[in-house]
Amino acid sequence: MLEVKDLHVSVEGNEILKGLSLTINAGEVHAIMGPNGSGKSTLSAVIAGKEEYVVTSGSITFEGRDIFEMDIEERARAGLLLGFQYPVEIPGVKNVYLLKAALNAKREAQGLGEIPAPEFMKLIREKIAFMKMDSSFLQRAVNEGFSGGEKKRNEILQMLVLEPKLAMLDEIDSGLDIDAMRVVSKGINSLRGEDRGILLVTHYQRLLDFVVPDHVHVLVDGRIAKSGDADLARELESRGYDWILEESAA
Ligand SMILES: Nc1ncnc2c1ncn2[C@@H]1O[C@H](COP(=O)(O)OP(=O)(O)OP(=O)(O)O)[C@@H](O)[C@H]1O
Repeated sequence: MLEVKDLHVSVEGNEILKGLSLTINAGEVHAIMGPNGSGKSTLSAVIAGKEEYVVTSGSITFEGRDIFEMDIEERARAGLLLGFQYPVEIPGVKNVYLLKAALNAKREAQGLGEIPAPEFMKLIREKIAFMKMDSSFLQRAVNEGFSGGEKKRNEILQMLVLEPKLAMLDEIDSGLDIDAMRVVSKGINSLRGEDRGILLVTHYQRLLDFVVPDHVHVLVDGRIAKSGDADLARELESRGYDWILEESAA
């Protein structure tokens, strides 16, 4: 589904990703962990198409298509969706309208017509209940005045409505209370499926107790220094990153 090969990326003249390769197949959940500043968010931002990053070499293909030939909207329409690390506020735009507009844009790309209003409301009510959110969220401006945990639930709500092929979630677990962590994890698990890939950027093992990844990668200084399964995340929790830094320096 997604193939990243020997990717080099710079921001403002500094090289941040230094030869990163990663393959995500449909049906897999990948977790990216690693020390602060190692390039985790840069990777998901480059895949999603954020513009401040300069790709100096390497390639990324999504379902066989070169994504560097697709702008940010085309990537979203193709099914690549990045939740925001700090979900943005859009004053004056109601959540419900944004969700509907985004869903209709996706349907249009699939050659489908606009979703009929009653069908949309039924869908949204079902997803809101699943995420244990209050329906008043729909009438509020996007993320305006939402608590940190509410923004994260909203991010998952968007994913549940839009059903991307590749869902990328950056630090979805930061700032969640225990109950919200369970609800958000339940939402992510419900996205799992044989047609969908999920990329989770996280600092903590805790999320991965609820959403057990198929693959865990440790990003160090712009490269994947080690990959493993869910046990690797548990090992990192107890041992930290020093041993990996030492291994990759050797
Ligand atoms: N827009 C930008 N302008 C300047 N430097 C940037 C920009 N984006 C990222 N960087 C730099 O790139 C490096 C990698 O950042 P990135 O956010 O990808 O790391 P991270 O692994 O996600 O870190 P964290 O764990 O702290 O979230 C950092 O040194 C950061 O300062």
